[in-house]
Amino acid sequence: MALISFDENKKRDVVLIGRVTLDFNPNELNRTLDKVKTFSMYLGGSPGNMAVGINKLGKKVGFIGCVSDDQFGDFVLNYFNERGIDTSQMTRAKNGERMGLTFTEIKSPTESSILMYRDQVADLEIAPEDVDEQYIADSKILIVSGTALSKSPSREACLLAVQYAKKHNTRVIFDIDYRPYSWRSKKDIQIYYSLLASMADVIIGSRDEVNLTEGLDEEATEPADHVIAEKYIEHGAKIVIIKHGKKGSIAYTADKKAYKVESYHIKLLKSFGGGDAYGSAFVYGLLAGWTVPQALQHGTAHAAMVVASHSCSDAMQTVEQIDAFMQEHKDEKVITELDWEAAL
Ligand SMILES: Nc1ncnc2c1ncn2[C@@H]1O[C@H](COP(=O)(O)OP(=O)(O)OP(=O)(O)O)[C@@H](O)[C@H]1O
Ligand SMILES: O=C(O)C[C@@H](O)[C@H](O)C(=O)CO
Repeated sequence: MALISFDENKKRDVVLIGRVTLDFNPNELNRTLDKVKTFSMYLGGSPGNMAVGINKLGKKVGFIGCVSDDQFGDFVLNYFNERGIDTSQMTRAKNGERMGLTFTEIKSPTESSILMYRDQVADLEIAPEDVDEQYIADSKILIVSGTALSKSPSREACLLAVQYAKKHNTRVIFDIDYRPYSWRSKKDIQIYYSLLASMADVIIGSRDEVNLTEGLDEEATEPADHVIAEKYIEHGAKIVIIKHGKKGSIAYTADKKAYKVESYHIKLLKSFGGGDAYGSAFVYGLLAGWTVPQALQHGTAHAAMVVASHSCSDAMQTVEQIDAFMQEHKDEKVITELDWEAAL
């Protein structure tokens, strides 16, 4: 019996709500941003990347978002439309709001950072009026990306989308996704992240993002991963995934199983983008009715392929490409079932 079932009569697989922005990744690698001369432009934004990833894996995807009313907004809408990602729920900024820009810095394969320009950003202009109840009802999964909770009216749009999802048996996946830039305070983060976590069927986040959800500051003693997972499962979550960077991730399920997933060995190019690929392929596995370990392994393989690539969105893979990678790396045993209280 699958932990999470889907209404196969729904016409869309996934709808995401949140930001779609632009990435400018340096062409001159392994140096600080001030030493870079040229960039390659890609579609970006964690939810935007996930939409591309899930679509590339053959799923029907829609996006609720707001883009700038300029050529950058055109680029995003064209990119989605060319790939069959539904843009009927996308709006254009009305008061000159700009596309979010992310200048990534690849100082070394293991040291990356992202510089985000998010003043008057269009993606936070999504409003409750832009959220169509039937559109959510027609989707098997709603993916909410945490940064969309950082400001109104985007915050209220997300909360309304979740209300509609709960009303219409649409599963809610909360991708915690923390980007400091747009938040007023850590208290606000705790309030809205913990609220979303209490309503989600699946929660995916890095350990740092989970700590923010719990309101833990740097000095606080961190509760063990399983303690956090138990709390979210008590509130109704079926799967809780806590990511630990290149160490991999650990997943807990409502039927009291825990899985450790180690990273695949690859030639790392950049240390960001893995989470979006991981989430995309994991969601694909859930929709395919796979077991949680199978879906986790698929996500981990996809993540490895994307962190080995220059782009995030453009580097998303097909099912066949991920299968070929897993075949190539079949000697690497990445997944282990753990005792519930074991740590990564
Ligand atoms: N150096 C690496 N080698 C192989 N796989 C990696 C490496 N770093 C990360 N990954 C894979 O990517 C997954 C997600 O990475 P991470 O924990 O950094 O998530 P994240 O912070 O959400 O990523 P993102 O940069 O997309 O926000 C990891 O669980 C792992 O499977
Ligand atoms: O999430 C962001 O807004 C930044 C992304 O565009 C970038 O591709 C990245 O860091 C993916 O995790």
